[in-house]
Amino acid sequence: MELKIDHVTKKFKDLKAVSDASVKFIPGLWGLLGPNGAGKTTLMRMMVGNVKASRGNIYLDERSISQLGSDYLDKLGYLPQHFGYDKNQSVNDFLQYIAVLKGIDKATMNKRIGKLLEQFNLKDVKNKKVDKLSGGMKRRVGICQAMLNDPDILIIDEPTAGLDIEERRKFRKYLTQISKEKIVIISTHIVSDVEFIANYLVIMEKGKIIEVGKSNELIHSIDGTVFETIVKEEDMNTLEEKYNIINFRNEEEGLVKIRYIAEKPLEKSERVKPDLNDYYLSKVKVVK
Ligand SMILES: Nc1ncnc2c1ncn2[C@@H]1O[C@H](COP(=O)(O)OP(=O)(O)OP(=O)(O)O)[C@@H](O)[C@H]1O
Repeated sequence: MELKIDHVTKKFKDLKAVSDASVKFIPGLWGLLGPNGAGKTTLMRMMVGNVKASRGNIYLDERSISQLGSDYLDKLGYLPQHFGYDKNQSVNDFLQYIAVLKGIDKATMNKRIGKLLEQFNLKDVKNKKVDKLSGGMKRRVGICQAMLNDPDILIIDEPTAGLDIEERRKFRKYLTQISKEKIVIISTHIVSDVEFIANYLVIMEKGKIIEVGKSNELIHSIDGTVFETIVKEEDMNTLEEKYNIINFRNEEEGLVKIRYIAEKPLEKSERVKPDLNDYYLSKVKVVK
């Protein structure tokens, strides 16, 4: 299975929200990373057919998704940043309602809902109103609705917005479980959401895709350029002009430990193993 984004552009009046984007998505977990406004949501909305590209095309196994129409939608699950539900709907009623919209027959629907409630640990709250659930539970209900048709392609926008650290951990666990043999694409601007779980990364900035590849290979590509050292606090401004400083920690009086990216290190620096945060900040322009 291959979902190909082929030179896709989306213009809103004079603004190019997505500009000439090309990626070939294959099964695995993909992290779509980029700062706010980079064009992630717009790209995803084109991939789920909610927004029409101004230029370019999207293909599933060489067939255009607009030609495939409902055959494509049958294979697709989508969790937008905010999903709509009726305030009075219980978890079970909501999932049944979505299943009907997706054209799933009753017997299959009941089986799937039962399985998903079990998998996402929502059995005990199935009769509770969605509106009354915690943020984390709501996101899990959101993922269940996207999974009802057992999709081959799952697209999730900002899955962990507003969730606490334990809910984020659970979410990563669920995503890893379901990403086998599926194309799962998660958009986020929070590096730690995808740091460990993503097999592949797409990095966007100002509407453009600036990097695509296997996460470990991309991170590896900056080996030998990340360093840590201790500097004087008073030198920080000058250093920031010259170096891409990724992290800071106060040490004893007047000193700061920094983690930075450079071709040639400062004196007395220790070379460290790069992580996704280093990689991301080495590619996306840092606002100082
Ligand atoms: N319907 C629209 N009409 C006009 N401009 C839009 C529309 N949708 C998005 N944009 C603009 O396109 C750009 C990209 O927005 P988009 O929401 O795709 O980015 P994003 O990377 O998903 O950001 P965020 O993480 O903040 O959601 C932004 O400048 C946004 O204001």
